[in-house]
Amino acid sequence: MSTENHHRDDRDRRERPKSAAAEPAPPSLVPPPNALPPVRHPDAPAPGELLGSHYDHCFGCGEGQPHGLHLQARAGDGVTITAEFTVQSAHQGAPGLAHGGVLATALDETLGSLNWLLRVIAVTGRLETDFVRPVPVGTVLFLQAEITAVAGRKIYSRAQGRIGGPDGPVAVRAQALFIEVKVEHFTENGRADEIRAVMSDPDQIRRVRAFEVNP
Ligand SMILES: CCCCCCCCCC(=O)SCCNC(=O)CCNC(=O)[C@H](O)C(C)(C)COP(=O)(O)OP(=O)(O)OC[C@H]1O[C@@H](n2cnc3c(N)ncnc32)[C@H](O)[C@@H]1OP(=O)(O)O
Repeated sequence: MSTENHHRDDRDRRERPKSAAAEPAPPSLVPPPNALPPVRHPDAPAPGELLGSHYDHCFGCGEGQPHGLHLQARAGDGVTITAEFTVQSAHQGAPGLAHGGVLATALDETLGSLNWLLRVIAVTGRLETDFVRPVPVGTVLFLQAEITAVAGRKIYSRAQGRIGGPDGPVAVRAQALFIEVKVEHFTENGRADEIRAVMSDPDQIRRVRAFEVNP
């Protein structure tokens, strides 16, 4: 093999992404045949009730995050949530337009809030987002989300965000798979300072809601 070919092979090895066939197929967002409809917990907040922030420092809903989304979620009928979030200038990607990652965060937060209606602690395993329309700074994003099915620890959900009003055109959509976890997921993996601060909060409700634990 010539030196030139040898160098090209090296470069190819470095630059070529791993073959798609070598990666495992992405887990499906379609519920398996044995999935069940979600069951609203009897103590879930009543339809129309604001959920409030689960953790003051949460980027999605915390009051203590100056550049956070300050998303406000409200329980709906069944296992559904509505939420609103106003795109601020700190949320820009392109000039005057919302950053796609921020919009995905708003979807993630809304979808995550759904688990509170089941009183299950769960984390996002997979989030697939469609960006359908640009969302200018200053826009209120009206989000709606629902759990579609539950299979063991797997919770399947979907959400959409509309602009111009709750019945306006869809700007973003998502499908997600949340995985139920134990509280140790947070206590054993979170940074010790924050865990200690939460655990020593004298307010029991704030303590349990930081991890969304069924009180
Ligand atoms: C009012 C309340 C507001 C709350 C709002 C909060 C919103 C924000 C939510 C988040 O953003 S949470 C933060 C982002 N997520 C994470 O940091 C999760 C990081 N990932 C993990 O910790 C683990 O990968 C995870 C706990 C998700 C799974 O690990 P496990 O070891 O527990 O799962 P396991 O491997 O046993 O898999 C269990 C099942 O889930 C499936 N699974 C696991 N990870 C998956 C994945 N990533 N995608 C799809 N499916 C997945 C897996 O195939 C399997 O399916 P089967 O039961 O059918 O075999």
